[in-house]
Amino acid sequence: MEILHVSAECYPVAKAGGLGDVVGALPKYQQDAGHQAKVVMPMYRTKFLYNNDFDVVHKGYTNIGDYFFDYTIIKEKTNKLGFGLYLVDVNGLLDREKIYGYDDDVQRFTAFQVCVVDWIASWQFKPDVVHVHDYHAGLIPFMLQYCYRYNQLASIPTVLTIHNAQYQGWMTWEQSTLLPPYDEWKRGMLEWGNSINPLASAIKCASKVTTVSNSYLDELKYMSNGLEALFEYEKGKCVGILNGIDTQVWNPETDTYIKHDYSLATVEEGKAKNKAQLCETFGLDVNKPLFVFIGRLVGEKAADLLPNVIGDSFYYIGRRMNFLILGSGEPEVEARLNGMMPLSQNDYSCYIGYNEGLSHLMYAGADFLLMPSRVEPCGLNQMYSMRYGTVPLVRNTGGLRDTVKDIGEENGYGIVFNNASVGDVCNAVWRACDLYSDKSLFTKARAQMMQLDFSWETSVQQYLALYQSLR
Ligand SMILES: Nc1ncnc2c1ncn2[C@@H]1O[C@H](COP(=O)(O)OP(=O)(O)O[C@H]2O[C@H](CO)[C@@H](O)[C@H](O)[C@H]2O)[C@@H](O)[C@H]1O
Repeated sequence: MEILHVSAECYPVAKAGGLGDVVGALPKYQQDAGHQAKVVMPMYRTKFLYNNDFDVVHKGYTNIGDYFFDYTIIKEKTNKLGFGLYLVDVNGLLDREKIYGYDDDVQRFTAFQVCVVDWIASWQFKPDVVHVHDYHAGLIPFMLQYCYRYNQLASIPTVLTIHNAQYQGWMTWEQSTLLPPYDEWKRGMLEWGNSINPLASAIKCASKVTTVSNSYLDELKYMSNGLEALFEYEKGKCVGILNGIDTQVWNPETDTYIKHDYSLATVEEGKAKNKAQLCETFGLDVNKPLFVFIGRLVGEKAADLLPNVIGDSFYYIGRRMNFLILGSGEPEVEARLNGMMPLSQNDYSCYIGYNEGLSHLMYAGADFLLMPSRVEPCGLNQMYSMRYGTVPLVRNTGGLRDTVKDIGEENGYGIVFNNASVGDVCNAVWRACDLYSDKSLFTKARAQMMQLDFSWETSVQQYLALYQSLR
C-alpha cells in the first residue's frame, strides 16, 4: 500500500511535542512492514534542512484567496529516516524558524494543505490512503472531496489521527476564501459552532478517525473542547489505536544522547551514573530520589500545579527529594518555576526551554517522572520513562490509564492517582518516596517496567488493517 502522511511535525526534522515523535516513527515501521510510507510536511528553516540533501520533485503554482504563489516539493535524497520525506517550500510563508506561533498561522497551514492537495493531483498514481494528523492537516479530507479543482481525487480514502483535540485551528468565515473554490452546499462540512473548524471538518469528512488511545476516545465524548456531540455522532467511524514508541531512538542501551548507556542487567549502575551527571549539572543531591517533569508547561499537562506540588512536598513530606523540571509554555508558570530557584537547598532546579538531549538524560537519570496531566491523549513520556527504568507518577486519564498499572495492583509498577490537584500529586510523591526506600520493591518495579512492550509493531498492524478496510 502507498500511504501519505500529512503533518506539521516529524522528528527529527521538526518537533514541538509528541506529534513529531509519532510521525517520525509510524511511517518507518509501516515501511518495515512492507508498505510504501511517505511523510509530507512544511519546509521550515531547521537544522535538518541545512544538514541534508534534497531533490526537487515537483514545482507548482497555486493560491490562497487572492495571494498567488509558487511552491516547490523537495524530497530528502537517501530516505535516511526510513521512509520518503517530502517538504513543501512556500517562500516567505512556511520557511520560518518556528513551527507554530505566528500571526498568520491560518494562512500558513492553509497554504501548506492546498499545496499538498495540488501536488497529489499531479501524481500519476494516487496514494491508497492519505493519513492526516491533527488540525494542521484537517482541511485536506474536505478539499479532496469538495473542491472543484480536485474532483479527480474525491475517491481517495482518508484517515484522521487526533493527537490532541484541544487545538482545533478555528477560522472565521471570511477566511473561507483561502480555500480553493468548493461546493457551497457542503459548507456544513467545514463548520462547527459558527466558524470553520478544521479539526471538526476532518472528523466529518475523513473516512476513518483514530485517537491515540482507547480511553481518550471515550473521554472525547464528554470532554473535547466543544466537539463532544460530534464525537458522539461520529463514533461509528472512530477507533482508538495506542501509540508505540520508537525503540530505535528511545533505547537506553544505544541512546546517543546519553554518555552512560545501560541495559536491564546494568540498570542500577547505569542509572546511577546518569543521575550523578544530572545532579552535578543542576546542583542537586544525588542521595535523594529525583523527580522530573518533562513537557509543555500548559494547563493540559497540569504544569500550573508544579510550583505548589514542589513547595508542599518539601513542607509536608520534608526535603527528602529533588525536583528537576524541563519545559516551556505559559509565561506565569515559567516565571514561578524560575522564581523558586533561589529557594533551592540543592534539591530543586529547572530548565526553561526545549532541549532534546537533556530530556533523554532526564529519562535516564531520574528515579521518578511526574505526569499529572488533566488531558493526555496517549502520552509518550511515561512510555519512554518506563523503558529507561524511571517510575512514572500519572493521573488516571487517557493513555496514561491505558499504559500504567499502579504498584498496589497485582504486577503493578507505577503510581497512579485520580485528581489533578496539588494534594493528590503530593500524595503520589509521598508514595514514591516510600517505594524508593523499599529497595527490593523498587528494583522489581523497575525491572518489570523495562520489559514492557510498547513497540510500534502491534499498532502498525492495526493501522494497516484500518487502511485495508477502506479499499
Ligand atoms: N521542553 C522539552 N524539551 C525536550 N523535549 C520535550 C520538551 N517538552 C516536551 N518534550 C518531548 O515532547 C514529547 C511530548 O510528548 P507527549 O506525547 O507526552 O505530549 P504532547 O502533548 O506533545 O503530544 C500529543 O500527541 C502525542 C502523540 O500522539 C500524545 O502522546 C499526547 O498525549 C498528546 O498530547 C516527548 O518526546 C517529550 O520528551
